[in-house]
Amino acid sequence: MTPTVVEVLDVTKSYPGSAGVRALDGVSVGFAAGTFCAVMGPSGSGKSTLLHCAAGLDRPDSGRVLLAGQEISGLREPKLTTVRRRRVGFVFQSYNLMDSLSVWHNVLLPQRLAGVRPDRSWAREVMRRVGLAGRENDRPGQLSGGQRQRVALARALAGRPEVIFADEPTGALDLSTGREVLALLREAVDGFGTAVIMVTHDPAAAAWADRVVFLADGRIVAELADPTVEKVAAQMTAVSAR
Ligand SMILES: Nc1ncnc2c1ncn2[C@@H]1O[C@H](COP(=O)(O)OP(=O)(O)OP(=O)(O)O)[C@@H](O)[C@H]1O
Repeated sequence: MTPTVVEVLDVTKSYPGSAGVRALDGVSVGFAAGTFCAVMGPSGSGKSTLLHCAAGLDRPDSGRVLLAGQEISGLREPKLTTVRRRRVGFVFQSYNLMDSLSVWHNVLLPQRLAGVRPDRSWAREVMRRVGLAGRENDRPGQLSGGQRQRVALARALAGRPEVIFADEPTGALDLSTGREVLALLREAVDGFGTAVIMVTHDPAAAAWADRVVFLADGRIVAELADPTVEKVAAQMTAVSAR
């Protein structure tokens, strides 16, 4: 059996002022190491909240989160930040790059912040794999959206994380550039053995995953193994009609 890299156990989360509405309402889900899982669901169903709780960016009100076997739900800052920086990579829709730093320094930044000596030869290899060799000295502002997302992916991979969390990574990209980024996420899984957990609205993006979990009203309501665009779209229609 494949080991689990992230285990979410009976997690509940509400936001202040939400009048008792739970963004997550007793969610339990495990994510297998070295696999690609997409998280889908209607707007407001809790996808980003799940991703943030699973990644240690946000704290559940109750329940537990285990990251690579370590319980992170009880950890306080700055310990939580250390675990995150050492074991997790992030890719966001808005890239979240530092414009004042070169591409190379952006890629190495999480390791520097984690107090780890950057593995430069691995970082160079990652830059090559994402198609950015030779762009090390550029500033993010000089790059296209697709190239910026490649930098974000290189930054995520440079620390050899067990898992990459991706929140709408293709949301700001055109179709073919988005496909290139999805292919790279797929390669991170198949080539490097990294797990990817990706929130998306797009059935075509979800179809790159090995598995799709569907949220509605803060609960997991369905899941699909070996998804196709058609199966994902049909399941999304069913979930949205609930
Ligand atoms: N910071 C916040 N403060 C208050 N309520 C929030 C906050 N973040 C999310 N919520 C609420 O929690 C619920 C779940 O939100 P979440 O962003 O996790 O859903 P989502 O499925 O990612 O939505 P979308 O697809 O629109 O991004 C929604 O009702 C949302 O309004």
